[in-house]
Amino acid sequence: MIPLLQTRGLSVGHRGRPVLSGIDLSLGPGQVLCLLGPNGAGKTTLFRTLLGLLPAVAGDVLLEGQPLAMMPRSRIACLLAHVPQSLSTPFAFRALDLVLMGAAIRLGPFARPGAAETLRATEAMETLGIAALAEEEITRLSGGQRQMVLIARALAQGARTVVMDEPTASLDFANRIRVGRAIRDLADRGTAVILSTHDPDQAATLGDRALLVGRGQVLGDGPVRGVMTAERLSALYEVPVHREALSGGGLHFRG
Ligand SMILES: Nc1ncnc2c1ncn2[C@@H]1O[C@H](COP(=O)(O)OP(=O)(O)OP(=O)(O)O)[C@@H](O)[C@H]1O
Repeated sequence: MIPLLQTRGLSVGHRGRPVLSGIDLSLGPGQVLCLLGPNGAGKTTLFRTLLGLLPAVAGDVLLEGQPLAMMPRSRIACLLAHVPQSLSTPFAFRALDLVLMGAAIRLGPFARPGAAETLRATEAMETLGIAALAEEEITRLSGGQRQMVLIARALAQGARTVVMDEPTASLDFANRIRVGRAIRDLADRGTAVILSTHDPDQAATLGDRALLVGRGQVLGDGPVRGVMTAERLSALYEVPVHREALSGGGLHFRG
């Protein structure tokens, strides 16, 4: 089966200078890959490269088997959705309008979204349990509500791969749980998700796989349990890290 997202010998960086090299990823339907690494390790740089916003310093990114570098943006948008860390817009769109932007991604530049797109947008909001927010202005929503709207936009976009940059960074406990559930829901529908997080417990809860990056290279890549060892996380963050097995089967990491 062709992976939804694949990188081969990828090196990412700025103005031709690599910050992170040796990235060989392969992500299939329904898999959640959590990217972990200290500040400045190159996580955002990697995401910007996967989104086609920065050229690779070396190597390739393939979306559904096709080289990203050869694709027009309109094609990339059909295959890959982005949930940014936060949304900063001065425009008081309705939440539904923002989700409609995802649903309308396949329309031509001057076409207006019609009944089919509105239905897709509404269904995405219902799926995530936020239909009641449809008429609200996004500038008035809380950070957690806005994050759910951005995930609904990704769902309505219908892309089979979603990239999420620290999707729960500024959220309270309840919203972290809601967003976590939404991410697992997306995966259960066959979407491949790659997300960055600074919380090893969250990576162990949400991820099928983990990618550890630091000091310019990949320090671990594979199933969460095998990769997220106390030794590797201690080396990654350069502080002693202890790993505990929880009774329900989960993992907890502490300093
Ligand atoms: N526009 C840029 N031009 C040049 N260098 C940059 C640029 N943006 C980031 N960098 C550098 O690239 C390196 C990686 O930065 P990046 O933002 O990808 O790290 P990160 O892992 O996302 O960090 P954090 O966890 O703090 O968000 C850093 O050394 C940073 O200073």
